[in-house]
This record gives sequence, structure tokens and C-alpha cells, in this order.
Amino acid sequence: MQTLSEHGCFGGTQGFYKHDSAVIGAPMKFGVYVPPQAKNGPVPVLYYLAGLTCTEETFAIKAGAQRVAAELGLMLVTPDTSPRDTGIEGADAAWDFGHGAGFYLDATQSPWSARFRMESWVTRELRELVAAHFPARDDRVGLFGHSMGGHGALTLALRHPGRYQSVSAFAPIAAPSRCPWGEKAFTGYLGSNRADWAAHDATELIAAGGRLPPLLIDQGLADKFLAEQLHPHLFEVACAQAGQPLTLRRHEGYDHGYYFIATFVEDHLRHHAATLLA
Ligand SMILES: N[C@@H](CCC(=O)N[C@@H](CSC=O)C(=O)NCC(=O)O)C(=O)O
Repeated sequence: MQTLSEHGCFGGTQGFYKHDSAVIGAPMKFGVYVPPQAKNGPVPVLYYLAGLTCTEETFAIKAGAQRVAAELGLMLVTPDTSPRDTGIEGADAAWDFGHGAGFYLDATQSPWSARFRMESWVTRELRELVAAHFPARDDRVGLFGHSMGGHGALTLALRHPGRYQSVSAFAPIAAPSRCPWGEKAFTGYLGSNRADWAAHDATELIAAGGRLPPLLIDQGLADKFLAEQLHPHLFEVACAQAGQPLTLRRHEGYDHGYYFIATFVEDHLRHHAATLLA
């Protein structure tokens, strides 16, 4: 593991790192905020999965989460959103597919399947790396994310029961099989058989019996992607029918960006802390 940079932040350290990923077969970057409490022993860890076009730096720079993470004693881990510089033809052709748009799944379709293995990287390899190199409690791990990363948080927690003790999302792509972003990504990464998509669709996974810890989701009502891409109402119905506890908060005047996330990020950290620090 290579340290790219480290910065003092609210008594802890915000760092950015790179390692040679075996599952992806290429270097991968990630950020870690280590709170001051980690000087006294391992602390709970909260993974944040970012959205389309973002990097491992976006949340660390824009969300302003470190102050509350330092108060609560939570480590924050921010993975990059895809492999980079893969050389795969078409990987830079669009902002919603390929580089910066890994969708937190392991692609099954060539040529993407050779490198785009974000699910294995985030849930297994990166987690083992963080547990080995940072004062992290691997038995107290939460997961949240935004948009594509909100989809990732919901689906990875559903696909790996018991691995994440707390889950939340900002404006997640909540029914990806039924929106243009998800249809494009799933066709490219998983193929055109829609039956294969359900295992990566949070709404379908809940309907099929998947369960999560009580969920917090925030959604801005001035979000330009809400009507066409996000479909939280479909996820809400699936949760209600399944008895999945969900607090879905809709906020007038908030769009899809990081001003929205910065406004509500403290609530999400406290939601996770209530479980991870209990
Ligand atoms: N380039 C796009 C806008 C891309 C965008 O809005 N990305 C979102 C995530 S969208 C879903 O995953 C984001 O988080 N961007 C980073 C930011 O700093 O806001 C366009 O042209 O509309």
C-alpha cells in the first residue's frame, strides 16, 4: 500500500492511498479518515460509495463529514468509483458508464469482466486491506453512499447479509433495472438478460426477501435526476410490502449535489453510530 497524501483533520488524519488490487488487476485508490479516538484502539468503520464521475476524494473534500466523524469516533473509507486507465475501448466514452461508473458490481461481460470487479474489491479485498493497515474494527462496519453509490450501498449490504451492521443512502438509484443509467450499466456489465439484473437491484432484492438493518434514505425534491433515474417510490413500496424498516425523508429545495449531502451527512453519521457504537 502506498500513501499518496495525509492531512491533519479535526484531530485525526485524512489520507489518500493506492494499492495493487489483485481482484481488479490494477492499482486502486481510496481515502481513509482516521478519527482521533483511533489513537486509543480500533474504531468502527463507515464505507461511503460515491456516485458517477466521482473519485476517492470527492466525499472527503465536499461532504464535510470529518468533523462529526471525529466527534463520534468513526473511521471513514472512500473507495474510488471504478478501475482507472484500463485501456478498455469505450471506457472513457461516457460519464455514466466505464471509468468513474463501476456500479459496485463484478462485471460478467467481456471486456469489462477483466477489470470491473468493484463488488469483490469493496466487500472483500479493500476491507481486508483496511483492517490490516488501519486501526479499524472489522466487526463494526457500516455502508452508505450517494446515487450510484447509494445503489451500491443498498445492493452490497443486501448481497452480503451480516457484513454491514448499518446502512443508509443519499438519493440512491433505487430501482436500477427500471431507469436509463441502470439499464445501460447492467446491459454493459451483466449482459442483456434482465433476469440477471435482479440480483443487483435493491428494489428487486427486497421484494425477493432480502433484509437490511433499519434504513435511512434522504432524497432532494429539486433533484434533476429524481423522476427519470432514482425511483425511490418503487423501493419505498417494496420495503412497505416486505416489512423492511425504512425512513425515507424527502426534502424540498435540495438537488442531487454535495450541498445536499453536506446538509444531511451528520444525520447519516449519527444513524450509523447508533448501531456501530452501541
Ligand atoms: N456530469 C454529469 C453530472 C454527474 C453527476 O452529477 N454526478 C453525481 C453523481 S450522479 C449518480 O451517481 C456526483 O456526485 N457528482 C459529483 C459532484 O461533485 O457533484 C452531468 O453532466 O449532468
